[in-house]
Amino acid sequence: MSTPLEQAVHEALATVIDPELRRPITELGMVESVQISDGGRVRLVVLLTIAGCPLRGTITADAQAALSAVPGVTGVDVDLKVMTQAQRDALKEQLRGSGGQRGIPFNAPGSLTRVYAVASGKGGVGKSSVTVNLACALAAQGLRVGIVDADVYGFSVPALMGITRAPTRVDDMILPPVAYGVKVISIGMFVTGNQPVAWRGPMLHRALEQFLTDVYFGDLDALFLDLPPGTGDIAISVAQLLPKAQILVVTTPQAAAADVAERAGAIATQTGQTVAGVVENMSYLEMPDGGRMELFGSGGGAVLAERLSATVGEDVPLLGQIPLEVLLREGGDAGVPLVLGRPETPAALALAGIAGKLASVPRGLKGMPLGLQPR
Ligand SMILES: Nc1ncnc2c1ncn2[C@@H]1O[C@H](COP(=O)(O)OP(=O)(O)OP(=O)(O)O)[C@@H](O)[C@H]1O
Repeated sequence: MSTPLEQAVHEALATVIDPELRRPITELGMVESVQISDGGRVRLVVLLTIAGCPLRGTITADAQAALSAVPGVTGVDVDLKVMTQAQRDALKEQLRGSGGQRGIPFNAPGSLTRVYAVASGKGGVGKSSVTVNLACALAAQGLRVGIVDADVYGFSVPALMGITRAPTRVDDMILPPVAYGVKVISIGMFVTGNQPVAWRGPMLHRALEQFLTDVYFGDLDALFLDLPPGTGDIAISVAQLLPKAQILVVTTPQAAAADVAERAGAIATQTGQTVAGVVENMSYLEMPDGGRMELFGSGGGAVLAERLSATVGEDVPLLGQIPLEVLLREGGDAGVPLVLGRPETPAALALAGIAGKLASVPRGLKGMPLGLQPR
């Protein structure tokens, strides 16, 4: 029988969340022991997944704070140790599921994660900015969200999310850094400095496959893949590796941009994927007098949605139009996405509206086997 104090201490510990795995440390086998002295001093031994875990300071501080708040606790000592190989193996099995079978979890028959491959025809239309803002808007609503920055030649997601930390490796399992509640993995985290990546098709395919297999995302509601512009190797790889991924096409209102973007969306007809919708970015600039200056013309998003609907034979909606906004660019430079930093701006409201439309679709059963057996 545990005393009320012991019970309160255990309840407090269950609120300490591992920053990378996003689960209580008590569920992850990370609490080796808890001792409470007669005077109410708590001695906690935490097992880290790896030596030199970059988040040991956060875990220690969070445990200190949670335990210190328990009435009757007079002091807290946190000791850190490292898991043995057997403990690590048990943790990996717990996270990945038993059976040791490795694969892309988002393709598992029971996976309800909605996967969005964010594509554009041309570069620089705001695909990465849209990706991070949509992901953060959904995470702010309480959804579990991940981003794979698959834009191998122009990876920019870590900077847009203010992430400078490398992922943690637990043997062959990669734990993605988390920013604003979003788990992020990028090719940019595996190259040193600002070196250009000059990989060819098969290597890109392998890198993406490894991201999707080895990175532990846990159960996500939504996964965004920020694709390189165009209809290149990665788009084909995504279709092969994640056949359930829906394509989200970002374009500007310019007719020429919409033409190129149509090719990025129309790839769905060859790969059997669906197109979730079109996002028009840089739609207009709001002038001080309240007027709108259409810097890049108008109507490109609507035309593209219409044409894609005809091409893929399914209704492809125009999900929203995002105005030009200096603060969006500044937020990107500062690593604070606009929807979080300046949610009241028209561009942030447009992005939040698009996220709301994505969130309102029930967790995807589309493409899932129904599990029907012939009688
Ligand atoms: N609505 C907007 N208002 C103002 N600036 C924007 C807007 N959308 C994007 N930008 C800016 O435009 C530039 C390009 O955006 P971003 O990097 O998101 O595009 P991209 O399509 O992902 O580019 P690429 O795929 O070529 O890397 C960035 O400097 C970004 O801050």
